[in-house]
Amino acid sequence: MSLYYEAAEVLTAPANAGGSLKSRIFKKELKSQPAQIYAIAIETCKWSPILKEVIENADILRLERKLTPILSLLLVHDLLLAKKGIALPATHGLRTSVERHKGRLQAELTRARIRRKLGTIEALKAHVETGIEHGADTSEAPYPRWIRINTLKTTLEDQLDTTFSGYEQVTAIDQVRQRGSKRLHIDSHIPNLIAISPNIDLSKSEAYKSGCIIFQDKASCFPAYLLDPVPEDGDVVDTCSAPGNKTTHLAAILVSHCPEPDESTQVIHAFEKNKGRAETLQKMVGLAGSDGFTHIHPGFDFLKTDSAAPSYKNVGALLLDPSCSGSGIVGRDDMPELHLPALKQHAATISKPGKKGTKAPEASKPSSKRVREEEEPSMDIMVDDDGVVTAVNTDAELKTRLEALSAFQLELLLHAFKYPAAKKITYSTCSIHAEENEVVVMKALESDIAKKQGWRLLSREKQVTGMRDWPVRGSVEAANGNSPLADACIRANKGDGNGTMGFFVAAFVRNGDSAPEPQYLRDDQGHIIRDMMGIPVADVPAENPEDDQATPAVQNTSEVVDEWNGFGDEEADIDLAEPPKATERAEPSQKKPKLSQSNKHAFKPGPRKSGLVGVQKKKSKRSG
Ligand SMILES: C[S@@+](CC[C@H](N)C(=O)[O-])C[C@H]1O[C@@H](n2cnc3c(N)ncnc32)[C@H](O)[C@@H]1O
Repeated sequence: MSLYYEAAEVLTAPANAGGSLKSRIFKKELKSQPAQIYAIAIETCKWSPILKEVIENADILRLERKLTPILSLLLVHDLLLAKKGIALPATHGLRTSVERHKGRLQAELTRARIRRKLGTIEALKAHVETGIEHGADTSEAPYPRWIRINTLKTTLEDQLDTTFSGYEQVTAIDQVRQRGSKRLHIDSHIPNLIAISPNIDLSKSEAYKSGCIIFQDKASCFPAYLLDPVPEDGDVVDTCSAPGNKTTHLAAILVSHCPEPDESTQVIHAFEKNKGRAETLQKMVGLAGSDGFTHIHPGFDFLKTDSAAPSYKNVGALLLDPSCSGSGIVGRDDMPELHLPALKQHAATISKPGKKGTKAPEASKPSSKRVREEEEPSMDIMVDDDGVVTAVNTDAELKTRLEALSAFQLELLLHAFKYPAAKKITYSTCSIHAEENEVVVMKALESDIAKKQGWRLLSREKQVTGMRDWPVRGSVEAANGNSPLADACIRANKGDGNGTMGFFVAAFVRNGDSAPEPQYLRDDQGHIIRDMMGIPVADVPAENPEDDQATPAVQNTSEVVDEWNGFGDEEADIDLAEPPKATERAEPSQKKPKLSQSNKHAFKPGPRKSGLVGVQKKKSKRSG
């Protein structure tokens, strides 16, 4: 594999693979010199806003169909800016595909310089070095670095006393979002999560290397926290696990809920279809200290799992975080910003996903053709969270891509519904598109299997404290005006001041058995039938009142109800048919969910014993 292919692979690796550009290159097995790859990757990123303009205006992506956007950037960079030109034999196909446009490309580079009112190429180089071409890099409030304290190995208290001892603790997230500061903020929604100032690199710290701290965006912590696996849930499935941030978070929460971790038989089944990514998962799980009770299924497609198999008969909770468009991912400071070119006719509106759109360079005098093109709907290049790059040049293409993703996500969710002992499932994406979020949730609720097995959405008031208090909710518009449904959905928006990536999560619940759960009478369209007062009519056979399962099916321990607090409760049943009237909504839960032990510890760290000792015991017993 050539230098350029390897550099392209590193630059388009999934953002959630984590780590800086350097660490990604140096921990990878590469044929080319890592330093050489780093140099070309970093320089190309630096120049990418200008090279994008040059490549788009020279229109070489249309002329050279085999050239991908990322390869074109790397090659054009070397052709125009590297002392020795393109590092490939003169007859190499990649080299010739770019070199034959040299004159045009050079002319476009000159135009780009003149548009910036810069007299020489040296002045242009100095301009690029300032970084002002990268909008996000110069922002006054860059993204904080979110760090999850891995309670399988340490406690928040210990980390505050050691790794973060020199940090100034601040109460508002905005206060850490300042370059050059050394501040720390303890998150108020997710237990054991902190944010520190950007630019602080902890990747060489002992705490990171030993798995005591894990770099994980706040929003990415929502699913495991919302799922909140308790001992009564039995085994847990992480359906799409690599690289494993949510798997290890699940493990930490699961252990924190165990009164006697060393006696627990609960396991986590972690599925990962991609064998290469499963290796990363394996490493993460080992480093986090949860390998003793995490059963990894490498290269295993969750869709092919037999939910009725005896090994899954105790699975009570599933976390589903499938591949998605990745449109919520934020370009992190530790990975340089990259502006990918696209086909010329769409150039004016293309921006990198996860970034604010870069302003298109002003064209000299737009022709009427150009004006028409600029009026076309916004275009994008999608780099999904598996690193798959898809050029989306029209609204129709975007729609098709989202439909395909949405269908795949729904299929996985409906498969998760099949697990016979499952009582709760979280569904999440790092996408901003309703098609992958609220739309999937609504389709899942409308499915036959959901109706048959009584799956419904966990309403906001039943959610674990931090998620109930989190203010950013689903889109009412995307939920067809159904406010309670939208309110049950949780979103995080990049760039809204909360310092998170774009994210979506919703939780499904049902009673603890797979028998069809009578709920409300429905009409032919599946809409809930209401009485004259607007109250849903319970689907209860009058002659067999003892069979009435519409009454909340209280679990055998109050703990479960307190923690999850929503089984069989009609208030947790989100009506898809129409937004409930105000009187229906004005019946909040009588019982507020209690903070779990671990949650209490999170905000007020408890004795060291609760985090460390129990887990070590548990691990040694299970791996024994
Ligand atoms: C969004 S990523 C998961 C991120 C992970 N939950 C985390 O927090 O670290 C989606 C992962 O699902 C895997 N995947 C996609 N389809 C799958 C399937 N049918 N079965 C199992 N894994 C799948 C992909 O290879 C990818 O690694």
